[in-house]
Amino acid sequence: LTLATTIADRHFKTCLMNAAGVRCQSDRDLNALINSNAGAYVTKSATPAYRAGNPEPRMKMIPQGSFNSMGLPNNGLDYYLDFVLKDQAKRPDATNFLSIAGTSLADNLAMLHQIQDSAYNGFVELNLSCPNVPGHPQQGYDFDATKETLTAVFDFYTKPLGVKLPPYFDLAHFDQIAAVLNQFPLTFVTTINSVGNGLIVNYETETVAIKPKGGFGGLGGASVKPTALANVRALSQRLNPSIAVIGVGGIMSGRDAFEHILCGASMLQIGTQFGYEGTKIFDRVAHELDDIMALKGYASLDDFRGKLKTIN
Ligand SMILES: O=C(O)c1[nH]c(=O)[nH]c(=O)c1Cl
Repeated sequence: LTLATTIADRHFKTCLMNAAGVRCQSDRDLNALINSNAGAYVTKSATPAYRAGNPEPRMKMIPQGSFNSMGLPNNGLDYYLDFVLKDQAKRPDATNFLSIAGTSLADNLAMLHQIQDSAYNGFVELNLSCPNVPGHPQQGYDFDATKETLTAVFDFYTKPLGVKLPPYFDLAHFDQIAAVLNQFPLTFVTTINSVGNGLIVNYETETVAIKPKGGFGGLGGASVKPTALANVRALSQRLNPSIAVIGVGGIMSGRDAFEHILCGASMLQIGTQFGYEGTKIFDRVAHELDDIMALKGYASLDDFRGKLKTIN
């Protein structure tokens, strides 16, 4: 059975990869991903320059999953662009993802000009949904700003690009964001980012769990799977077929992977659980998904992608 998948004209040997931000900040992290059975990797969202991020403690693993207000700590675009260019030279047939998250339109455009003018020919994941930069709302919730950004980007950027979206919780918002995205030659959308600005309380000490933003942070893991599946399904139903949907949110097993594909996902990103398990998760989840497909009589992902049935 094959877990292979294709986005645009790029072929991936398996549909499992990491989610941006998890174990992908250093070249040591990224080389571990290269040496794993992940079908691709995505780098930690980059800003133009090195960024220390929010004060610690800024991340907690909780029973329901993960909770973070990292604040975009990263080594700067040059570091990640250098890494992917070196990797591309070594493995020209592999397609990977470079994530960027400028804190202004100017920063995003400057980074994209630098990437456009470089020899990089992989995918860019433009992060419109970081919930943890104090004073900066998640751009994906501002439909006009999103349209303005994509208009400026596609004025010059010609390489394959997708956007990382925040979770939406209203059918009208699915309609509105899809109406904006369908105006642009996007290669993919990645949905969902963490569920923003939750609050974890320490009952014993009567204190918040993390330091930044008075304790508010993004939720990931098992508790967000229903929201993730809804966003994968709703966007798959609304976006032009030329825009692939990459599903992320609550994937811990082959079953979760199967459900994301059934809702329309072409590629799957694993964040929280990858943080727990490390790269062996790509073997475990692939094995479990393969077993499920064998049980159900599916030979490839195309046999069941997007085929979730409603009750008539
Ligand atoms: O605080 C972060 O670095 C962060 N944390 C998230 O949960 N999603 C993001 O997109 C980012 Cl950029």
